[in-house]
Amino acid sequence: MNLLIYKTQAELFEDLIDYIVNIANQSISEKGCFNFVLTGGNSPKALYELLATTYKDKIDWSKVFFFFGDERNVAPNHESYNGLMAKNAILAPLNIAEDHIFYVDTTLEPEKAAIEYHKAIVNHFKGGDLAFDLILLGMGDDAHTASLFPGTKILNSKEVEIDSVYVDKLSTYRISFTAPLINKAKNIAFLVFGEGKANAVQHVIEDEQKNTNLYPTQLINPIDGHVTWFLDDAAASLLDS
Ligand SMILES: O=C1O[C@H](COP(=O)(O)O)[C@@H](O)[C@H](O)[C@H]1O
Repeated sequence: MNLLIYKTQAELFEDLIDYIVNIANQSISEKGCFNFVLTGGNSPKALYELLATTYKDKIDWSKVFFFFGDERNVAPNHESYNGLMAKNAILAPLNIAEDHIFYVDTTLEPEKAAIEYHKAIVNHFKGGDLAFDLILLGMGDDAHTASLFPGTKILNSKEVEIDSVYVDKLSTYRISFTAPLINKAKNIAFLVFGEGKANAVQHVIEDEQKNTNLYPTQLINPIDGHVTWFLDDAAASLLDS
């Protein structure tokens, strides 16, 4: 695990963008494309906007395929739909072709949406190993990542798949990559900033005795890949230094 801690969000974003650009260009030169899984929530919006403006010439975007590690069970035009945030912040500004974007179809029932999303991904990988080049993840104050929330059934999944999950505390369904699918990635990057995340960061990174039911992000441990944490000082403030 690689732990990177920055004084400011600006420095964090600059380094994270460098990291994304390097992995993207390496993947494109090795196999002609870059399979990039986006995270939702609020934290990545400014990052996506920077990628689509200041840094837009650093990657050949026509060779990038975009996916979502999780989705909220709301209509695609709802302000909470992760795909809409990404569409506005990065996908539309870069004119990404529709057939390079894998949205979760939330017009379907959650279980069906998960099955269809899984099928689309298996199809994209032509039946091969579902190993994404880069999965970008956030983490909530409650240590959830993607839509792997504390105390939910999906945490027990041993399947490399997309699943639907009912999140009691939100009274809603989510559609999410399972931990085994995330752990197949070649690279995983956590983007986490702000004081509100400090307690979760400390438990996820430093607890010797894991409690994945309470801190689901502890499930993330790539099989062959690399995991890098991009934190600001506030999010890292409770870590032993
Ligand atoms: O609900 C979600 O929350 C997490 C964390 O989001 P943030 O707003 O605290 O940055 C996010 O990673 C996930 O994709 C999203 O659906």
